[in-house]
Amino acid sequence: GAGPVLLGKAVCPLAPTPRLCAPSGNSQLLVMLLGDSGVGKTCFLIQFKDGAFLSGTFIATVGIDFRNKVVTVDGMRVKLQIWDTAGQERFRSVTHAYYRDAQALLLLYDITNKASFDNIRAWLTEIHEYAQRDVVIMLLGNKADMSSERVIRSEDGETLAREYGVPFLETSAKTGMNVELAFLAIAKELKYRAGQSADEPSFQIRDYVESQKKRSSCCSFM
Ligand SMILES: Nc1nc2c(ncn2[C@@H]2O[C@H](COP(=O)(O)OP(=O)(O)OP(=O)(O)O)[C@@H](O)[C@H]2O)c(=O)[nH]1
Repeated sequence: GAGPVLLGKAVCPLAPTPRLCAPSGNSQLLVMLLGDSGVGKTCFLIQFKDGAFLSGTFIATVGIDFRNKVVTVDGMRVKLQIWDTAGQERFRSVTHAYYRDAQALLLLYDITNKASFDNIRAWLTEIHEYAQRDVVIMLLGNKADMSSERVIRSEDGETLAREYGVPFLETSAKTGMNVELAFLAIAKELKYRAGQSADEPSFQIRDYVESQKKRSSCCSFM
């Protein structure tokens, strides 16, 4: 086995301020999780990394934390470094500093929390201000397992995502629904961008996500 394929830029996660490292062959894809406090970013990352869901007490993330995971994309190993940011307003200035190094951003809201959905536009404004122009963005409506408490319809998420031209998925950090797919789609998109060859059929992340996603089984009346 070949080691992970390196697509992104090398970053120094432990540097006092975020910055790029000297090229070292140690690069990886940097993905950030963004969204209001309590939408489930930490649980989403733990579900992806460990296949586990920590229910019960909610411990807000302080500042920023990260985990690595290697995924296989079309037979190629791709190393993801995933940054879990604090959703609370008072940590924003810390997390802004990291946006520019991210190749991809997963932007989460909670389908049972209208404010978290309404704030997505503000998040996208921040992203356009601080992130790289070509950053891959995906909108995720999390907690899709909580059907009886749903206040945001799937169509509302789809409409907003279409308006901004980003792919959309409903997910559950509890059941694992579409969690891996979100990361795989990002890895595929970045691999495609890094290694386009003339004869490779063009990869469309939105088509890929649409063809692979699982829908929450409930709520056809909504
Ligand atoms: N039912 C259900 N509960 C979830 C899901 N994801 C997260 N939760 C719960 O929602 C609460 C908040 O989850 P966190 O992952 O800590 O939220 P966060 O977005 O990381 O919050 P900050 O760190 O403050 O930004 C916890 O009590 C979780 O158990 C989900 O998909 N389904």
